Amino acid sequence: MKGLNKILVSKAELQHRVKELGAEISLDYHGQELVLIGILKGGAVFMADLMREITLPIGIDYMSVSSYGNSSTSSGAIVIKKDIDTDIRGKHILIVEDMIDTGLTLQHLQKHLLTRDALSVKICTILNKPSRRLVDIKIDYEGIEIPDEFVVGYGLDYAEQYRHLPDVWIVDTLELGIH
Ligand SMILES: O=P(O)(O)OC[C@H]1O[C@H](OP(=O)(O)OP(=O)(O)O)[C@H](O)[C@@H]1O
Ligand code: HPA
Repeated sequence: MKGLNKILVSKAELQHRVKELGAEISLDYHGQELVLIGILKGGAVFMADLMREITLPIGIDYMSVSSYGNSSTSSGAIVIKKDIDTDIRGKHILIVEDMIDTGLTLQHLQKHLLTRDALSVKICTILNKPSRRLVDIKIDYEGIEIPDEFVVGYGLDYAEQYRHLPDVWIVDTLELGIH
């Protein structure tokens, strides 16, 4: 496909890491009430794979939040485009994301969910780009650390394309004319 010349993380590597994360989460939350919240749209692919590797009874739900605009947006400001239906009071929440980049989305979302009286709100991401971080957030379950490259596939898009690709590809930003 145009602009996609190199696989950064293969389907096999993703599957292997998702299995490991599922096992770790199943151990950590044994005997507790856990709800996974997948963040649309990108997180949907990882969410579907991860939930099937968790061997506990769990609840699932989805949220969609707007991008934060720019980094000077006042703290706590996220716009919820689609909210969860689940009452999360007294429950352990695990946010499931495809990518943590600046960290702003997750920082805002985590704070927001804590105001709804969840017992705990932890973060799980399949891809982490720490070199781009603007805020200090704790990632409780990290899949694979990647370098500062724009990537697509496994839920991640460029202009709403390529989310369906089973591998994670590096985008040749020059070839696609991205600045
Ligand atoms: O750490 P950050 O810099 O905040 O970036 C990470 C966010 O950006 C991506 O979502 P996006 O806003 O592109 O929405 P999408 O999943 O619908 O593509 C990704 O899925 C995270 O939610
Ligand atoms: O590398 C990326 N690809 C797609 N969407 C993203 N959102 C943050 N980083 C990325």
